[in-house]
Amino acid sequence: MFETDFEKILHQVENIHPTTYGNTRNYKDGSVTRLSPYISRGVISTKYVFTSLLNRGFNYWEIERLIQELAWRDYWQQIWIEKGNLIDDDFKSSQTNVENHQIPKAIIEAKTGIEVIDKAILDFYETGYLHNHLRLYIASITCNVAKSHWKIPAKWLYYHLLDADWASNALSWQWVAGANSNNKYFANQENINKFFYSDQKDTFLDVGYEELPLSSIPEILQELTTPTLLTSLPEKKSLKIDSQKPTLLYNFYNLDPLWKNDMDANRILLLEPSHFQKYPVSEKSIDFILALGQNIENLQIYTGEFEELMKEYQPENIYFKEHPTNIHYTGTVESRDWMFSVKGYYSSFFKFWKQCKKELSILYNAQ
Ligand SMILES: Cc1cc2nc3c(=O)[nH]c(=O)nc-3n(C[C@H](O)[C@H](O)[C@H](O)COP(=O)(O)OP(=O)(O)OC[C@H]3O[C@@H](n4cnc5c(N)ncnc54)[C@H](O)[C@@H]3O)c2cc1C
Repeated sequence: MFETDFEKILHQVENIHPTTYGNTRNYKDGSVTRLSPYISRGVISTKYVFTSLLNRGFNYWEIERLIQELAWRDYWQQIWIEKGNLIDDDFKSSQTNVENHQIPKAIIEAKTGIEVIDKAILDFYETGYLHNHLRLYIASITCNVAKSHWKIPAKWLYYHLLDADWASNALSWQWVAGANSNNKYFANQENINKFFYSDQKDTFLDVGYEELPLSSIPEILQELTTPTLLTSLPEKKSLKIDSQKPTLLYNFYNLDPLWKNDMDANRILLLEPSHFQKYPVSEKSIDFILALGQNIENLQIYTGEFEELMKEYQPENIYFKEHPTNIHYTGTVESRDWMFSVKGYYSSFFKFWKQCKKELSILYNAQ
C-alpha cells in the first residue's frame, strides 16, 4: 500500500494537492499527502517537499497551510535535538488525572464500540498508517477518557506506524494529554461523525464538551494491558568493506537514496539492537525499511552496535547524518535538510512558525 520504489515516491511528491489541503485535511477523504512514512524514514526531507511546491509555482496562500504542517515536523525535531531524552517523560508539566500506566485492551483489540475508531485501528494494523485526526481521537480516548498515562500507548502506536518518529509521536501524545500543552484535547462523537461521515449515537463519547472531561472511565475501557513490543531484526551477516573507500552509515531515520549518491563508498544500513530496544517497531516496519533500502545502491545490512562495527571492520572516513538517536556515532556528521534556517528550542509552535513565516515571505517577495 505504501510504495517503496524511489521514482514512484518522487512522483507522489509531484502530485500532492496543496490547494485543497487546508480545507479538507481534517476529513476522512481530505487531500492529505501520506508522505510521512518517507519523511520519517529520511527518504525525502520536508525541504524536498517544500522545494517541489515552490517549483510548481503556487501562490503563497495556496501552499501556506501545508508548509505550516510540514513545519510541525521540523519543530518537533528541533525540540528533540535540543532537549534529547527529556521528551521521553512529561515535557512541560505532569499529565494530570492519570489512573494507570497501561493502555485499554479495547484500544489494542479495536473493540471500543466507537465504529470509526475500531475500523481505523484494524486498518492501521494492515497499513501502518493513520490519519492525523484519528491519531488525535485515539490518543484522547486513551489518555483523557480512559486516563492512561501517554507513554505506553505512544510506544504502541510508534511500534506499528510506518512513519514512526519519536519526536512527532511522543510530543503529540503529550500535547493531547496536556503534558506538552495547556489543555487536554477532547473530541466527542459529534466531531467524529462530522469528519469521518458516520452517524453513530449513544456511545461513551456522545456527550457535550462540558460533560466529557468530567465523565468517569467507561466500563469498556477499564480492562487494561501492557503490549509486548519487540523488534525482530535480520540476522547478522558479514560485510564486504573496501578499506580504501569512505563508509556511509544509514539507519532507521536516514534512508536517503540521493545522499552522496555520486560517491564511491561502502554503504551500510546499521540496525542497532539497543536502538530497537529503546524504540521497538513491528516486523512490517522493518520490512518497510529493508524495501526502502533497495533504492540505495550496494547497501549492506549490519545488525549490531556501532562500536561492534568499528571493532570488526575498522572502517575509515565514516559519514552519517545528524540525528538525536545517533549521537554516539563517530566520524563526519552532516546536517539534515530543513525548510528554514530557524533552529533551536521554541516554547510554542507559533513562535517557531512566526520566524519561519518571515523567511517564507522573503522567498515569495524575491520571486
Ligand atoms: C498522537 C499522535 C501521534 C503522532 N505520531 C507521529 C509519528 O510517529 N510520526 C509522524 O510522522 N507523525 C506523527 N504524528 C503527526 C501526524 O499525525 C502525521 O505526521 C500525519 O498524519 C502524517 O500523514 P500525512 O503525511 O498524510 O500528513 P499531511 O497532513 O499530508 O502532512 C504533510 C506532512 O507534514 C507533517 N505533519 C503534518 N501534521 C503533522 C503533525 N501534527 N506533527 C508533525 N508533523 C506533521 C508530516 O511530515 C506530514 O507528512 C502524530 C500525531 C498525533 C496526534
